[in-house]
Amino acid sequence: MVDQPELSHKRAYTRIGLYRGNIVAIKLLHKRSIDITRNIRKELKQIREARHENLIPFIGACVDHGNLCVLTAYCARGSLEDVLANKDLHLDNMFVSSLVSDILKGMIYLHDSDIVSHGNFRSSNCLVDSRWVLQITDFGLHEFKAGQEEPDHEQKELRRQLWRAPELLRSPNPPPQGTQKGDVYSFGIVLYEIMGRNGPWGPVDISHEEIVERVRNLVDGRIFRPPTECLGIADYILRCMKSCWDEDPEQRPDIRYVRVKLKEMQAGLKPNIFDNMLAIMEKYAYNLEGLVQERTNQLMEEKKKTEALLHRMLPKTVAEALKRGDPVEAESFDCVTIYFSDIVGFTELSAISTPLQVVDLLNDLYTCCDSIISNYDVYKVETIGDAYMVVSGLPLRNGNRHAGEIASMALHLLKRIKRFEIRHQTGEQLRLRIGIHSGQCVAGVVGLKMPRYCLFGDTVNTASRMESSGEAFRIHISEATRNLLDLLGGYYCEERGLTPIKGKGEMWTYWLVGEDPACRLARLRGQTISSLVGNFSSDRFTGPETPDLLRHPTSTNILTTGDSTSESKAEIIHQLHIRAMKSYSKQQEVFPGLTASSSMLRIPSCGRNIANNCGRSHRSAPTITFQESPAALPGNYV
Ligand SMILES: Nc1nc2c(ncn2[C@@H]2O[C@H](COP(=O)(O)OP(=O)(O)OP(=O)(O)O)[C@@H](O)[C@H]2O)c(=O)[nH]1
Ligand SMILES: [Mg+2]
Repeated sequence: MVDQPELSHKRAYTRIGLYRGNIVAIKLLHKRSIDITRNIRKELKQIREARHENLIPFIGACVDHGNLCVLTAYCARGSLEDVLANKDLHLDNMFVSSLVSDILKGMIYLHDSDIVSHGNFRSSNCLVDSRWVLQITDFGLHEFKAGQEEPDHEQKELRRQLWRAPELLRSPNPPPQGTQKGDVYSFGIVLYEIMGRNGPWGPVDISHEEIVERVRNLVDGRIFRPPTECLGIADYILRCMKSCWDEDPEQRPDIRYVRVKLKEMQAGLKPNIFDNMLAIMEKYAYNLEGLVQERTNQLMEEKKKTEALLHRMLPKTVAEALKRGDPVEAESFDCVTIYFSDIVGFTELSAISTPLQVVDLLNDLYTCCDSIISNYDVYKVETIGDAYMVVSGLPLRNGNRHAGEIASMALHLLKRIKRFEIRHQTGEQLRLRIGIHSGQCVAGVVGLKMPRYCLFGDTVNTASRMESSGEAFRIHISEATRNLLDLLGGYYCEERGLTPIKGKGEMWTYWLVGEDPACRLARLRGQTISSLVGNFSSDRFTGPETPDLLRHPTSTNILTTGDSTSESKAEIIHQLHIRAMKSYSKQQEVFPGLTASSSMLRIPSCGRNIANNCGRSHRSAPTITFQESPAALPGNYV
């Protein structure tokens, strides 16, 4: 055995040593030698046989002359007295009930064993191990320990008496092993200590001598016990405590019955503190998993929001490239169609409105426009005040379809804007002026801090000029766009003639006046099928018959190409097709101020277009033109 006095001073609560590789507690006996009598042998046998998880394991005893000591297992957390005195330690109900239950289990075992009773039961003789299991110590070996010359014996003895039952205090020759009823009394005091965490006698402001004296000799026939008023504990615990320290030993319950009385403390708890702690940790780990999941979801939500914001600022393909850290180089596009719109008289309207009313108006307007453009294969480039700029054909190329997508969108927007309500000026109409042009353009991301996807080239200027030289409630388009619409079919244009365009001289321009929505639907359907079977060709036009138009492409047709761009194109067209089908079905109603006919419409100035375009389409589909009123149109309708 190796003595470890230094260690004992640093962190152990008692003298400790190493025995066969284990830390053991060493209790020195203050006497020089011992005769190993029959009784002592009997005591040693009893204590060696006393094995219970709530009794300290006896390791051995040293009987060498001048070196008498008892070795027991070492409990890392010190005694219950130390634990209770540590105010940093919060002992919740689970801990308290577990400690109490451990004491009772140990005591029951002891009372049932040959040792019979403890005789010196107190909080310093309840040790707590590293796993928070309480183990009772300093029982038995009374003859072995007898005759010691303890330093400060009187002081120590006085302190021991604070837990001692009155009948034992009064006895001139109390048995060194005490009595079972005496142990129950001591348990009552320890229970008080646990509940109050203020020593064995709580806030009693008198000396230990006086306490012991008052317990020993009743004053005016009244018994003296620790004050219980300020404990604030459950009634059943208080009743049990009081019965344990009853003046009459016979009235005290035996230790088994005490356990029954305190059973309620154990409700819902596992038999020992370690299991309880494991249960808590499991619960905690489970909660933690939930918490991690919740936080991950929040993170994903935030990520989605950030991505949505990025996708609102930049085209999806560009945003994805930027996210991957790929360079986004400026790209030239052979042909795209650009839309500009502006509100005629917006400056005057702003002048008679408050800034907040203007903000509300623009917000309403753009919310409305944004919801419409989502039905088309277009990208909103920017809004500057009341100006709105949209493009189709980039960053994902879509053949010639861009002209049709912008034209259909423009007609849709115009129709909707005519019904738009200005919140602060009811009855007033927004006078939207639209210009469209198609041609070559370069697109790229500019800026690092607030990157923006911008378009460059003459096509942008011309499109803007188309808008500025147009008229309110009309869609002014260039010849280039008109030619593309001719190719696609289903769009009705009126010639405006030679129009002076600032910075460009005179240009042939047209008014886009209407469309046959079924043509776009047919186009989308044709292209959906082409793209899904891997034959995506934007220039190809398939014109199925009317009954097929409302048929959804069956999933059995789907054979993707494996190329992600083609797949995303296919997806876009597929979605557009679905939306167009829905809107086609809805368009059986006649819009106010618009002319609708279920038969073929003929507008003299665009008769050529109709003949050209609808020849490839289905003639039974309703045709809708967007004109102020039939009266405004020359010619006959059939
Ligand atoms: N950590 C630890 N501390 C112990 C152990 N045994 C005793 N102690 C500590 O040593 C202190 C003194 O113990 P003891 O020498 O038994 O003295 P006591 O318990 O106050 O008084 P008596 O038992 O009546 O002699 C206890 O209060 C504990 O803090 C042990 O096994 N482990
Ligand atoms: Mg002790």
